Amino acid sequence: MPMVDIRDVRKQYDDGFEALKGVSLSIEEGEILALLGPNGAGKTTLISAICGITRITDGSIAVGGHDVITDYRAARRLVGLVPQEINLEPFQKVADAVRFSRGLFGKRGDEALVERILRRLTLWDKRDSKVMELSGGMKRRVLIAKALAHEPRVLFLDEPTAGVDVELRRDMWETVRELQRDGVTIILTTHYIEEAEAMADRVGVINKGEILLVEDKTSLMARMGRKELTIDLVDPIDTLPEALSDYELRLTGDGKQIVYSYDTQADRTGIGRLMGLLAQSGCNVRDVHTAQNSLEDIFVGLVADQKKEATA
Ligand SMILES: Nc1ncnc2c1ncn2[C@@H]1O[C@H](COP(=O)(O)OP(=O)(O)OP(=O)(O)O)[C@@H](O)[C@H]1O
Repeated sequence: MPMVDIRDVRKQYDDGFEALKGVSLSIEEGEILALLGPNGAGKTTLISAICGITRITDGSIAVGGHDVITDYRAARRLVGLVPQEINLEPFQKVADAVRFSRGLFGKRGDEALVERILRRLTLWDKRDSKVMELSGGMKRRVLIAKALAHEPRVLFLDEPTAGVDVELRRDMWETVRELQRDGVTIILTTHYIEEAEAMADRVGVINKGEILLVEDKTSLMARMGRKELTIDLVDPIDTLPEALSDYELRLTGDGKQIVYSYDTQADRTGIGRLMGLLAQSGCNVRDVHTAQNSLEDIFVGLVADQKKEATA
């Protein structure tokens, strides 16, 4: 049974705007899924729907087998939500904030658990500090601590590192991975492709209320990943040698660079033969280098294709 099961979910806001247009997605226990999408894609709407905060117009969502509408309380207990915006009580002490969140779920106080959570998030030393005395990065960690207070099985992180500096972002990634090791299923939304690349087991791309793709990150990168081999020549050439006509090549850098884009999954890349043919054609090679296209290239390409289709 998937931990989160989303089927044909539609959400139309009161003003008639359709923010989710038939989204289906299954999330397995213990995985980290990153939902990528541009502004307004529907990420927050989808998370709110799973947490039962936004009521869906059509379709169904179950968490741990509990329907989020008909079995709301059971579903909600399994879910921890770390919101995009920092919504903390400035005068509250860190440990009290965590205790309070636990209480909201009707769970009995558990000081050992509060200590474990605060230590896990490196907030233990700050347990008696007021929230307002903390840095932005610490406040974000308090949000995570609060979301974990009732021991959820699924944690939603809505843009967990928006506006957080690079170093803190990396700390946050490590924290999230540790939570995964504890067995928590994690769904995060992000604008930062790098974040998805660094953390996710699977990547979902959402745009204009539709899921464009959900795939294992490694296989996605292997399937869609292409590599480019750039060959720097000693002397510039005007046109590509005839002998290379069966290769898809580009001549750039004022005739001093040949670029060969190839599929990393192909049985043969043809690089050895290409280099041989170049030498036979009298082109002296100064240097070669390769570059792998990134998840970012893949993502930008997908969203652009959808735009093209919409206007076609
Ligand atoms: N209460 C609402 N009433 C009407 N439209 C809304 C409402 N909330 C969100 N929307 C619209 O639904 C769309 C999806 O919004 P959502 O916040 O889910 O996007 P998002 O992917 O989380 O974006 P971002 O990355 O900017 O946070 C947007 O076009 C937004 O304007």
